[in-house]
Amino acid sequence: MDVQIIMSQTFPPGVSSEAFFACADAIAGAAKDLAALGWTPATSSNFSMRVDDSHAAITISGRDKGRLDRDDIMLIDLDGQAVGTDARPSAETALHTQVYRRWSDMRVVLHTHSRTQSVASRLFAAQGSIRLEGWELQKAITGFHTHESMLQIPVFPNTQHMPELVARVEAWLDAGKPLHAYLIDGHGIYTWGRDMAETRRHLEALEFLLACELDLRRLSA
Ligand SMILES: CSCCC(=O)C(=O)COP(=O)(O)O
Ligand SMILES: [Zn+2]
Repeated sequence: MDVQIIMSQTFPPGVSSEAFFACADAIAGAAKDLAALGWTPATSSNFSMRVDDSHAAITISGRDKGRLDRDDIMLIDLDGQAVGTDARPSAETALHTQVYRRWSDMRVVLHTHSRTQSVASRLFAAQGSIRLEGWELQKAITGFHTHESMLQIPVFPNTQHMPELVARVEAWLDAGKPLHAYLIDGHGIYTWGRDMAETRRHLEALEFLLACELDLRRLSA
C-alpha cells in the first residue's frame, strides 16, 4: 500500500498565506530550471525567499529540488525555526537566515551544487578565494559597472557544523570585504539578491565566470 505524506503548513496571525505561496511558487519554478541545468544533483541545493520582515519560505530538507511543489516548501522564522509545521527545513538554513538578518533588502537566497561550482571550489580552496577580473559578465553582479573591477569570491572550508560557516561569513563581512556570493570547498555556491530575477542573474553569471576560469587553467596547463 502506498503511504502518502501530506505536509500541513499553517500560518500564525500576521503571516500572509498568499505571500508564502507566492514565494513557494517562485522557488519551485526557479528550482525546476536550475535542476534542468544539472545544478542540483541528487537532492542537493536549497532555496529560500523572504516572506516578510521576520519569516522566509525555504525548501524542506532532502527533497528532489527538480520536482518541488508547494508541499516541499515550508515557513521559518529568521532564527531558522519551523513555523506552523513539523517539517524539517534545509540542513543549511542558517546560511539563508544569516543573509536575511544581515541585509533587510535581500529577499532571495539560492544555493546550488553544479559540477563547475564544485570543481572551482576545490581548485581555489587553497588560496581562500577566487578573484574575477577583466570579464564583461562581472557587470551582471549588482553594483559592478565595468570589466575593470575585481569580484572576489571567497572559498570557505566545508563543514557539517553550520555555526562555523556562519562565523566565517561574518568574519569576512566584519573585515569590511564586499560579499556577493561564496563557495564552500567541495560543496557548492551561495548567492543572494533583492528578488528572484536578480539572484538568478547572479547565479548564472557566477557559474559562467567560474567555468571560464576553469577553461583558462585547462588551456594553459
Ligand atoms: C545530498 S546533498 C547534501 C546536503 C546539501 O549540501 C544540500 O545542499 C541539500 O541539503 P538540504 O538539507 O537543503 O536538502
Ligand atoms: Zn549544499
